[in-house]
This record gives sequence, structure tokens and C-alpha cells, in this order.
Amino acid sequence: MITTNFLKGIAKRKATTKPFVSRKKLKAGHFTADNLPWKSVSRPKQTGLDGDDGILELEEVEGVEVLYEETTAGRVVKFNFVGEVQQGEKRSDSPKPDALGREIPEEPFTFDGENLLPHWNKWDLHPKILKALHHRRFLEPTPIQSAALPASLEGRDVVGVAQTGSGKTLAYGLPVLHHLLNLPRASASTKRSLCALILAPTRELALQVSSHLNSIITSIEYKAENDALDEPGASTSQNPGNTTPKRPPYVSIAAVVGGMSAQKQRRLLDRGVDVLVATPGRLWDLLQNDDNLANEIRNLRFLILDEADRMIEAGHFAELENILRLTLRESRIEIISEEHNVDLSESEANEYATQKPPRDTMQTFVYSATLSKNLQQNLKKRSRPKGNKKHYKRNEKLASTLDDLLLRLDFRDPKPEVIDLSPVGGVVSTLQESKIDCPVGDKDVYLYYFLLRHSGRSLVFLSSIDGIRRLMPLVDLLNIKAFPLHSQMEQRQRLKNLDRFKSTPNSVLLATDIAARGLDIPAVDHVIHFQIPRTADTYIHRNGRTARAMRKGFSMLMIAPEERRVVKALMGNLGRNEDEIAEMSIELSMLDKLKARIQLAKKIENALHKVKKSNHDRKWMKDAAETLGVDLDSEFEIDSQDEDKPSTRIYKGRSQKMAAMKEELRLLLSQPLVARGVSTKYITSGSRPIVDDLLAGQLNENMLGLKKTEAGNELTAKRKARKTN
Ligand SMILES: Nc1ncnc2c1ncn2[C@@H]1O[C@H](COP(=O)(O)OP(=O)(O)OP(=O)(O)O)[C@@H](O)[C@H]1O
Repeated sequence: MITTNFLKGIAKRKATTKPFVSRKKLKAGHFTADNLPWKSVSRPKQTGLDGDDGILELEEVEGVEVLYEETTAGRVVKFNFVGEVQQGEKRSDSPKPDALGREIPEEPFTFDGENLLPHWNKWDLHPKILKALHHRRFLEPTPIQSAALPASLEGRDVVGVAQTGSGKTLAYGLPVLHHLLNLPRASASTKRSLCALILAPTRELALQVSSHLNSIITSIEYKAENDALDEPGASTSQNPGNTTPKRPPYVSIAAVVGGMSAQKQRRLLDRGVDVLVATPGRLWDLLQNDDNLANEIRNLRFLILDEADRMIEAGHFAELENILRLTLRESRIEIISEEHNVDLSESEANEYATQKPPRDTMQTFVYSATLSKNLQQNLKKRSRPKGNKKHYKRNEKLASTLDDLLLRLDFRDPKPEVIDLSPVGGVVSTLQESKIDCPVGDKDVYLYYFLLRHSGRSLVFLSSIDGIRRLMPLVDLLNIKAFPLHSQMEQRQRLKNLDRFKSTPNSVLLATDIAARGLDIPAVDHVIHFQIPRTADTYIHRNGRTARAMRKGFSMLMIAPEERRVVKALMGNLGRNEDEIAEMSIELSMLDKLKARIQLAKKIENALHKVKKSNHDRKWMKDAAETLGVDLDSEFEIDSQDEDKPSTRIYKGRSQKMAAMKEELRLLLSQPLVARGVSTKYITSGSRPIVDDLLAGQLNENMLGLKKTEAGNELTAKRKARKTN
């Protein structure tokens, strides 16, 4: 039987007879036979090698020099690769064979865009994209998509600013998918080389972007599968004997983020992907030991920065800058080094000179919901080369503002298209903002009031992880369905909690600002700023988790007297006045009742905390005694049989107290909350008869006497806005 390796041997000999490309231009290197860039070869019928003849794959390789080296251990064969691996546009014009050596026919694909998607049809988008958009019921482009697509599809660079939830992912994603779909479909055996890199500041956002783009690709596949059912010989349940191999995806999209197995991500990248969505930290980790990946990044066709302003925040920038450096052309390095007056050491200069030069035709897209207003002027000011210094030093001076970052990008476009659709004051038109004034110690009660009063999905922002750790057990005891989300949680748990929040209609997510940006959670009804955001941008981004894709949304600032100044400054930054924000009206008669519940829940939580702590101390003492080989004083042990022992007595006393408090809370929670003036006995009488609400189906079962209504209907009139300069 002829083996694959044997065929590799034939192919190899054949390849070495080909003329080599000039050595000067190439990066020569030794490879093992398996590491050479083999390409699959289709087996023509005439050779008799096209049947099921036991050959798994026929491959060939070009530009390989075979060297025989005499060593003390005998003769060693070395393969010197002196050819050029074409990065970027790796798909040739002719279809490639699949894993079984069959060519993948590009089936003619049409879509009646004119009638089914007239609003998208004005651009020459690939029909498969149109089909996917139609399948997802995205019947019209959003304003940012309308504004950005023409320039992006023309090959221009784009800086896009648009409100949260306005569809920015597809604004930059569709041009990438369009480009890839216009290339022949890759076969299973060809290694895809990276076409687009999307950098996102948080793990959650990166995963969300990749799943959003993947959902477009799956929509294409879904339709294609259905179409395939009509094809004779297609694999269906009626035709189980069919062995048609599973087709490789039209576009392969992967995410590499921290908190997940780096090894798996490395393997994924080794296999090759078209689009990579990454957080800068993990990508930089992977790049440290992967020259191939670094080369792929130098040859990107698309570089995309999502939530660009967040990237410059502490902790992200060093890695981001290192990654971006790979995409800088020499001329840009000269400009930057001149502007920042830095020198490149000789070895760094040599290293740069020997690397594959970055691609000239890369498109750069930068998107965010908040960018500085004078960005456009700054972009225009991007300097041209002066003099002929070739200096650049990594991390010499880190960018501190987004404008700085943008100036350090190497836009190939001399005049990137800047699209600024950010709403005045940063507020989305479908968002209702509100505020509530309350002492800092009463925020728990006010939050509890809000959550009982207005059902729905509420995202509560706190500024510290400790705050979440304190609030979580409290809301839990009060029977509120809540999930935490913060950076000290394991990635798996973070994603699980996000999923639970998404799938539970009446629930609460207690989150730090890691959830403030980019997360697309469908139907968040309320955003509550339990603690005031530190910057105006954070306020906008937090609010952006609700009122997405033109849906209605509601946000509420909980302002303690000591936070008043911060709020004033925050609104000032947005060119607004705090008085513009309407106040939430509160049924004060309810608050005392809720306070009683909260106080009891806090007492239980304190007691639980004490029990946990003493269990922990006891365990520690026991372990320490075991390690030291000494006997623990019996006073420390709890013995349920020995009631007279002080430790047992204390333990039992605590347990009984706890059980009593829990029972008391259970009773309190089971009693309906009744507003002042409401009679539950005589529903037609009292100063607030509830019969009408009952009949109209507007009875709020959590709070009798208050109508079931949306939070946005509970606002007092705004105070007259003072004029701002
Ligand atoms: N043309 C469209 N028609 C209808 N819905 C759309 C369209 N484009 C995108 N969407 C949906 O709108 C939602 C928001 O999109 P996306 O997450 O891209 O917003 P964004 O602008 O990136 O928001 P953020 O700034 O908060 O990250 C998503 O659920 C997406 O599926």
C-alpha cells in the first residue's frame, strides 16, 4: 500500500526540481518533513489515483531544498524551506480540494436582495451575507452600519463613534465577512491564514463579538444545509448511507481570551483561522512564542479595535502597543519615533529589517461609543515623514489618551473616514434616565424597593467587588434572584452567571464595571448605578447595557449627599446639568416595612458570617494540631452528645437563634406589603381602594396599593434645566 509519507516523498522530490526564488528575499530555515507547508493536491482521474485506494491525502510542497549532512551519528537529512508562504490572501482563485481530495465546488449562490432586503441592497454585499441578515431578521441597517459600510467596502479606514447598542459589531464585521466570502471557500486541509484581528478590551466582549459574527456565518450555513437537502445525494436522514464529508465553515472565527486554556487556543491558531477576536493580554502571551502568528499579524487584511477608548486604560496598553507595533510600516515607525524622540538599538533595527514587512493594504477600523470630540482634527494632523530617522523603541512612552493611541496606529488611508453619530450628551433617545436621592446607609433599602416595585432584568453597578460580596447574601436572603459578576470570579463562572441572567426574565446582575462596556444582553430593563460611576464615559457605557437596538430602557442613579459633587462634575463633562434628570417617585410608606426586612436579613447575614468564621477557626486549629502532632483541647470540639460542654452550648445556642431569625424573616417575607390607606379586607374602601387595579390587571402583587407599572412611568417632572455654557 502506498502511504501518505511516501507520496510526500514523491512530491518533495518534484518540488526540489523547481527553481528557487531569490534567497535574499526569503527567510530560510530548517524544518522537519511534517512542518513543511504542504499543500493538498487533487488526484486527476487519468492517474488512477482518484478512487478509494487507501491513500489518505496527496500533498506537495514548493521551495524546499534537501540537504544531506554527515554527522558523527551518520547521515542526516535536512529540509531547508526557502520558498515564500503567501500570507493573507491565501486562497487561490481555483477551489482547493477538501480533506478527501475532492474539490469544493462553489455552488452558485443568489439572493433576491432587491425584493427581500431593499435597504441593504444598495451595497454590493455578498448574497450569503444578505441571506444571513434576512435569516436574522435584520431587515434594515442601523445608522452606524449605513454610515460605515460604503467607506469600509471601498477599502477605506474608518473611525466610528456611535451610541451603545447601535450595531457597531456588524458595521465592522460585515466588510470582513464580505471580503472572506468573496474568496474561494477554504478546504479542510488548507491552513487558513489570519485575515482579520479584532481587539476587544474584555474577555466577555471578545467572546460576544465572536459569537455575534459566528451567528451570521451559522445563518449562512443553516440556509446552505437546507438548500443541500434538495441536492441529490445530500446527507439526510432519508439517505443515511451518504458519506459526504462535513464542509469546512465559510469563515472560521475564533476568540482567544484570558481565563481559558492557552494550550487549546494555541492549537486552534495552529490549525488556522480567518478572523481572530482577542483581548490584548492573552494575544500578547501567545505571540511571545509564536513567530508564525506574529507574521500573520504583520499581514493582516483588517485590524479592528472595538471599544478603543477602554484599551488605553491601565493594564491593557502595553500589550496593545506591542501588538499594534507589528502592523506598523517602516515609514510610520519613523514618524512615531521622531514625534516621541526615541532611538532604536542596532539589534532592534536589524531585527525589524529582517522581518516580513507589514502589509500595505491593511484596513483599520476603530470603533467606540465614546471618543473625544477633537479627534477628527487630530487625525487630520497626523504628521508626514520628516527627515530620514529610522528609530522606534517599544514602550518608550505609553500613550495616555485615545487620541494618542489613534495617532500611533498606521492607517493606510491618508484620510480615515471619521463617523461620529454619538448622541448629544451621550444619551440614547430610547433611554429614560432617573435619579434617587438617599443616604448612603439606606441604599440597600431603596434598591430593594426598586427591585420589588419594578419587575424585569436589572443590572446593578457597584464600584467595588467588596460591595458585591456584601450585597449578594443580603439579596439572596430576601429571595431576590441575583447573580454576581466581577473580575475575581473564574471566567467560567462569569460566563455562567451572564447566561443565567440572560435567561432569567426577573433577575438581577450585581456587577462591577467589567460589565459596563460592550456586553450585549438582550432586554436589560433597568441599569442601576448603586454607586456613582467615576467618569462620564462609564456612565454612558453602563447605561448602554439597556435601551439597545432602539429598544426602550431605563437607568437610575442612586445619589448619596456625599456623591452629589461627583454627579455634578460627571454631568458637567457631558455638557449637561444634574437637574435635567428626573427623580424617581417613591412610596415612602413602604420603606419602613422594607427596612425591617433588610435589618433582619443583615442580622442573619452577620450571624452566618460569625458561624462561618468560627467553623473556619476551629478547622484551622484542628489542622494545626494535626500537623504539630498535638491533641486539641476538647473545649474546641463540638460534641452533639455532650450538651454541657461550653463549645456545644454556644454552637447550639447560635443555631437556635439563627433558626428563629430565619423563621421571622420567612414570615415577614410572606406578608404582603401594603401601602398606607389600603385595606386588604375591604378592597373597595379605604383612601386607596385596590379594586380597580385588580380588575384592570394592574395590581402590583408585591406592593398592594401601587399600580403595576414600568419604572419610566414613576418619574417626577424634571426640574427646569439651568442653562449650561
Ligand atoms: N441591522 C440590525 N437590525 C437589527 N438588530 C441589529 C442590527 N445590527 C445589529 N443588531 C443587534 O443589535 C444589538 C446591538 O448590537 P452591537 O452589540 O453590535 O452594538 P454595539 O454598538 O457594539 O454596542 P456597544 O457599544 O454597547 O458594544 C445586537 O443584539 C445585534 O444583534
